Amino acid sequence: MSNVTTHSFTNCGAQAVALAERVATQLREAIAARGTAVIAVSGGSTPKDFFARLSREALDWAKVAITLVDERWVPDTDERSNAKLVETTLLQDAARAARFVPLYTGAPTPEAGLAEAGARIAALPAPFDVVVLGMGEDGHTASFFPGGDHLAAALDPHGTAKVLPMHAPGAGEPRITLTLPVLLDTRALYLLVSGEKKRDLLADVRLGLADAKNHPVRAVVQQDRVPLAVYWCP
Ligand SMILES: O=C1O[C@H](COP(=O)(O)O)[C@@H](O)[C@H](O)[C@H]1O
Repeated sequence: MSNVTTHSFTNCGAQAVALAERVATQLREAIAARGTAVIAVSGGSTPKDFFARLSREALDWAKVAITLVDERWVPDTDERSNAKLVETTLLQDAARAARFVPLYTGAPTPEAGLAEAGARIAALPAPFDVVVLGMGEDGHTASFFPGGDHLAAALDPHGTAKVLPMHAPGAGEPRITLTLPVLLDTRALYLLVSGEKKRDLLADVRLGLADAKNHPVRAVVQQDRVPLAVYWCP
């Protein structure tokens, strides 16, 4: 039986609304059950509308911790910073009261910042309540890049590292990423994607036509640890 469900939308605004409503419900349920909620989100360009919608959801944001599934190792003033994206689109409106846990530490390299970033993630309650991943057209998700220098370790389902550095030809800048076991240790897992190229790539991955080394997103699609809900729009 497939572990993946796909929700397709005719426009990306509807996708953002539907996912924001779903995630907000799960955050409310987490707060009701445990007093706090933890969500890890991706960066890049795709989640902007979703973040804007989610930021306006009525819930007790002061009880929510938000972190990133991966980060480009640049200061949060840099246009490429995933933290900057979260700060300017998600940590707004009602969600301004949430606690943001960044991965970038200000250290000169991800290797130098690894212990601090790992400690920040280890201090969060586990399992996470919600993880929202994205995907690049090259098949990367989080910072699991094809050709990445720590890809095998990051995808190791039995690995014990919470975070790892990543350098890869297609990555642009050095990265830090939550590892696969951390990302799959969640009550709800989403993959937010848009465009026909990504839809077709995901179809190949689901059919087993793409391998995890060249299309690392396969590691979250072909796993049986947690159901994956794909939200797609054109
Ligand atoms: O570099 C990154 O890219 C992916 C996909 O980004 P998009 O611009 O194609 O939406 C993103 O999921 C990841 O968090 C980010 O660091």
